Amino acid sequence: MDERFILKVEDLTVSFDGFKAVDHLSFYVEPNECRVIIGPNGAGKTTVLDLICGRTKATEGSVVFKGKELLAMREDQIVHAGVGRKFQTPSVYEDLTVFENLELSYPKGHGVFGALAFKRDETVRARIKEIAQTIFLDGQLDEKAAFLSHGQKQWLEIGMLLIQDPELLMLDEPVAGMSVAERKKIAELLNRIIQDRSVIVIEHDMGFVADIATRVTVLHQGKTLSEGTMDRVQNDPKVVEVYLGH
Ligand SMILES: Nc1ncnc2c1ncn2[C@@H]1O[C@H](COP(=O)(O)OP(=O)(O)OP(=O)(O)O)[C@@H](O)[C@H]1O
Repeated sequence: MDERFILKVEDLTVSFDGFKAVDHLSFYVEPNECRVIIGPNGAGKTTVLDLICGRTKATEGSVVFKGKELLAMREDQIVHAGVGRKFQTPSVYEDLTVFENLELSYPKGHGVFGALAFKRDETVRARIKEIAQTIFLDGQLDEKAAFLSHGQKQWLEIGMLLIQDPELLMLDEPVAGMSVAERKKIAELLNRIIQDRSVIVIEHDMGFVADIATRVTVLHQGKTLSEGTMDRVQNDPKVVEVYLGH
């Protein structure tokens, strides 16, 4: 296994009735990297995440995560392998508290009884508190999710993924509909969580991209138009022409 990359996407292609939404796309993500995918509407960004997490089946190519071919795996096996995915709309349980939402997402153990179960409860509680702190909700553990702001619900959903400790976390437009203050906190959160994992984010807000990106991949018609640091892609004439210039 090539240790330099946690994720290797090669020649990834999906064709919907002959239309290639993703067209022989290759990119490589390093450990502790925050890769941001930008590009015009319809460029194929969401489809790339759908392919990596197994929701959409690829027509061709390969997606290797920590040496394992994901394209041969089912969605649940991909989650189990350590890939977490957050969709655009938050899907927290409104009637449950922040604590209960996090508890439900804690990975299930097998065959734990008596004293062992008690020990597990303690471990789970400690982990929930730790995650709640990371997502700025340690003061709201007993609050029903229904009473959280839209931004706080998004943080909670990220927490529900983090508690499973994925080595790759994928987020689709995580700051859509958030206040400026909430955006800043998400940037802080992402910069903190890449200490232990890699993240792929789809984003339109260029100010936010600048705050979080290790590298940026610009997609256009299912292919890479440009790739590199934020500075490099921002000054790439091809990117200005098809995307940033609008
Ligand atoms: N299941 C599908 N069947 C047919 N066409 C699809 C399917 N999924 C996506 N597409 C098409 O593939 C193209 C890429 O869509 P995708 O949602 O990945 O783009 P995007 O870059 O995420 O755009 P946006 O910024 O608008 O979310 C679009 O033309 C879309 O209509």
